Amino acid sequence: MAQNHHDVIVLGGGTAGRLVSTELARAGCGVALVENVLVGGRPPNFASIPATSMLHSTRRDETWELAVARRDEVTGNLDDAPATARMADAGVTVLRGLGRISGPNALHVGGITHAFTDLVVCTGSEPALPPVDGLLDAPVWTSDEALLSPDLPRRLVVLGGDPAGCELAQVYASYGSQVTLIEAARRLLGTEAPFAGDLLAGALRRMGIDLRLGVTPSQVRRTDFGVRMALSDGGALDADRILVTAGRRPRISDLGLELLGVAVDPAHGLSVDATCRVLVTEPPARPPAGSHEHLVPRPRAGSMIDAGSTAADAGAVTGPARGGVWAAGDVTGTAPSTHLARYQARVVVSNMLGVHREADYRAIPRVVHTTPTVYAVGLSPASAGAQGVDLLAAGYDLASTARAAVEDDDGGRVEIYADRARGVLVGATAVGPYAEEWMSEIALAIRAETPLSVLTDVVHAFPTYGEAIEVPLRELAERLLGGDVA
Ligand SMILES: Cc1cc2nc3c(=O)[nH]c(=O)nc-3n(C[C@H](O)[C@H](O)[C@H](O)COP(=O)(O)OP(=O)(O)OC[C@H]3O[C@@H](n4cnc5c(N)ncnc54)[C@H](O)[C@@H]3O)c2cc1C
Ligand SMILES: NC(=O)c1ccc[n+]([C@@H]2O[C@H](COP(=O)([O-])OP(=O)(O)OC[C@H]3O[C@@H](n4cnc5c(N)ncnc54)[C@H](O)[C@@H]3O)[C@@H](O)[C@H]2O)c1
Repeated sequence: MAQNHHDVIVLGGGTAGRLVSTELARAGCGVALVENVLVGGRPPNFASIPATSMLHSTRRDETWELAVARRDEVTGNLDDAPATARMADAGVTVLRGLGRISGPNALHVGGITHAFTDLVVCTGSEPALPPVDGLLDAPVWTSDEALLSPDLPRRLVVLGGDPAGCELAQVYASYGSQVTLIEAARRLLGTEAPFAGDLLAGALRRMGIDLRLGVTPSQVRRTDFGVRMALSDGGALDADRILVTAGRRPRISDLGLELLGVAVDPAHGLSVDATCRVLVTEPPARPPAGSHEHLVPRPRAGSMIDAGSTAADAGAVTGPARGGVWAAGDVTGTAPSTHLARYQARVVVSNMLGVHREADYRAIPRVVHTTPTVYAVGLSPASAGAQGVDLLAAGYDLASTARAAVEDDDGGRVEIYADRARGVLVGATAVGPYAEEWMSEIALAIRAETPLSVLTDVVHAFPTYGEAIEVPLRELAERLLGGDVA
């Protein structure tokens, strides 16, 4: 047995990497996890958890100091010792350092070469800074710094009006920063249904955020008092700091993936098949001689590692897939989110343990945790158009629900989309309180292709926002099924 040989090396210890390593180690595989920053990765430290903590604090009217203290408490002050200890308890060997593939079955980390039979790439994504003259020399934050800062800038320019920009603009404006948000598209959340971006824009404007839509920065210059930004519409802005939330790209450069025959295109991420196995452009070299004694163990039939998988989405036990390259999470460039990273991680684990499972991306939620919350799932009107799907849409204003009257909240709307040709739901968008909770029913309906006749027969508790979907569902059913509606 080669020294430092592992059945599986997982490169990147964030959301996806942690789940893959733990589950495979629990199933009896020899697993090494390579992480160069913090075990746990982005969500608990620099993304969803601190962001939603700060947003939650704004809703409770907490002071900035209390919000920062609460944020730092929920992130554990960036101490990953507890997470690392849990990995060790599960039997995972944690290797600290920047990992780089050094041969067909070899990875170099911390001055030592480790051999593997399978490699799982879970390296996440990194901020993409737009090519603006002078931006790199300016006082710039990415979302990382914005979610670590103990200080409140007086004047903040947020560059990019999608989830990260909208959430962080709301956080900083709530605590008194003078925020200007610049977005190249003519709407916020430009890939979602237009009403979502419009309702959110209204809410952000009402709290004093200066929205500049359809505008890009043309030049940035440091000044004695901070930074001056020239805009494509001829205007100019002065600020203390620029927060760049203009997109992220899969982290696949400089990993040595070419040595495995894998095409590296940072704009698109790693191409994976439905089992989350990375596609290779040329046959990868064979595993080193002798490595077959380290095969990933075959699970007992029915001993599925994923409590959430079902007979419908998990196939027969086919024997372990071995000697492969796999990927999960942002690195695949598919709908980046924590829940998608976890889902792909489970798909990888199933297939590596010999239980065939294919990922289904039809009903992956997309949420912006602002007030109001924006929830979208499945196809948006724009993505349906791009795919040539003829959508039938029906909507309802939340103001017409009894719950809105009770909560004294008159904003918000839900729209539900059916595929006219197939007569099933394929997407939905909702803006309003707790939409990320009560819209899960629609995610299930899309994923399961639940017949509209069943959906219109579901009873919702009164008074809830969830009732809002009843009218549009009935409208879609009437238009698609005629009189045959519950
Ligand atoms: C501001 C912000 C807010 C967000 N909020 C939400 C939200 O509310 N809900 C949601 O679902 N998603 C949210 N996301 C997205 C979410 O954070 C990501 O989709 C998720 O973290 C992806 O998980 P991952 O495992 O692919 O990557 P990560 O969690 O980023 O983990 C990748 C890990 O790999 C490590 N790594 C990379 N290269 C190497 C290497 N060569 N060697 C060793 N280690 C390496 C990194 O250090 C990192 O720890 C947010 C993102 C941002 C930026
Ligand atoms: N709640 C969540 O789930 C959540 C929150 C934050 C981030 N994220 C994820 O993190 C990733 C990054 O989010 P993001 O919002 O930074 O990126 P994004 O790619 O979703 O959006 C970037 C935005 O910046 C704009 N932009 C780009 N260049 C510009 C320029 N030069 N001038 C003006 N506008 C410009 C784009 O038009 C776009 O609207 C995404 O995958 C997102 O889904 C998720």
